Amino acid sequence: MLRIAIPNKGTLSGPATRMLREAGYAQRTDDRDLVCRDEANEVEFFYLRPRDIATYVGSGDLDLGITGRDLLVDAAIPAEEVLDLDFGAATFRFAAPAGTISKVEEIDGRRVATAYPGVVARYLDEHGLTASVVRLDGAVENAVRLGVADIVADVVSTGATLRQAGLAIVGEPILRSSAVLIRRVDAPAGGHQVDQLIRRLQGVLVARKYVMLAYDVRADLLERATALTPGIESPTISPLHREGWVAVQAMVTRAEMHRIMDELYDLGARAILVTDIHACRL
Ligand SMILES: Nc1ncnc2c1ncn2[C@@H]1O[C@H](COP(=O)(O)OP(=O)(O)OP(=O)(O)O)[C@@H](O)[C@H]1O
Ligand SMILES: O=P(O)(O)OC[C@H]1O[C@H](OP(=O)(O)OP(=O)(O)O)[C@H](O)[C@@H]1O
Ligand SMILES: [Mg+2]
Repeated sequence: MLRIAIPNKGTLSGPATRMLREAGYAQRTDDRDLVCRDEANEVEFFYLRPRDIATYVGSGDLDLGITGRDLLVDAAIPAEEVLDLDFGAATFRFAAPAGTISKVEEIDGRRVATAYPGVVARYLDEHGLTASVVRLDGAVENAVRLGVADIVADVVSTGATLRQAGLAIVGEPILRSSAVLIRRVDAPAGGHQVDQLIRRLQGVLVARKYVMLAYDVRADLLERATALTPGIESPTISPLHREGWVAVQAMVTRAEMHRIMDELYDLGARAILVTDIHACRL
């Protein structure tokens, strides 16, 4: 059985479970369950704190895990990203009371409060800065007003928490994070179940990102139409009963579909239809 760590709570928990369900795996039905065996796929899921997931995978006790890139970096263990899962996006940033620290270089010699000391230490090291890192568990935005630190380094999503605490962002993001599938660096080739998991998750990513576009167009406009819809490999062209017309099918990104539909219509294409992709293996 393949053993995989999944976040049991927090921001990444729901989306991770949904993605695995979409990929055809059994998931727990009760939030308090800590283990779920998927006999059919020969996989066992362990529900753990996202911060601990890197530890279990890094030690080799679990084969794979889903956690945040920032938590993986913070753990500084021998595990690596296998796949970016495209959810749980956040930046990791420095922030200080407006009008105090405005440039990253000014951090030198100051006190930085964070729940991610490993991420901060790596950044300071890479930028030749020295600062004393105050490790907190959460609610780090309070640290400056309580006098524990001069600057904080924390996860920023909407920025609302920072604003409410009267803090302003300092410098560029230290890290751009999202949920990732991780694996031990020197893990032996995982065999069939690992390959299958990766392929299925890639299938979910593609199904979420792309739609299937179909339309009819005059054959003499086909080159111009397919330039708008090149597809991933190549568009499918089928003959139509109507003389001089063809039907085209191609995948396009969800983000671009309306622009492409408008341009196809202007070109003379008709019966332009979009359908969702529920699953795929490319
Ligand atoms: N708005 C957000 N707040 C916190 N973490 C977020 C957010 N968006 C994405 N993440 C990511 O989620 C991971 C942190 O998850 P974790 O479960 O430890 O904290 P949480 O979601 O804040 O839960 P809690 O603090 O309630 O325990 C990190 O990888 C972080 O980058
Ligand atoms: O930019 P925002 O959308 O405001 O989100 C970011 C905030 O959310 C998280 O805090 P959380 O509520 O999880 O509390 P915690 O600090 O105790 O973990 C994170 O640590 C930031 O403080
Ligand atoms: Mg939190």
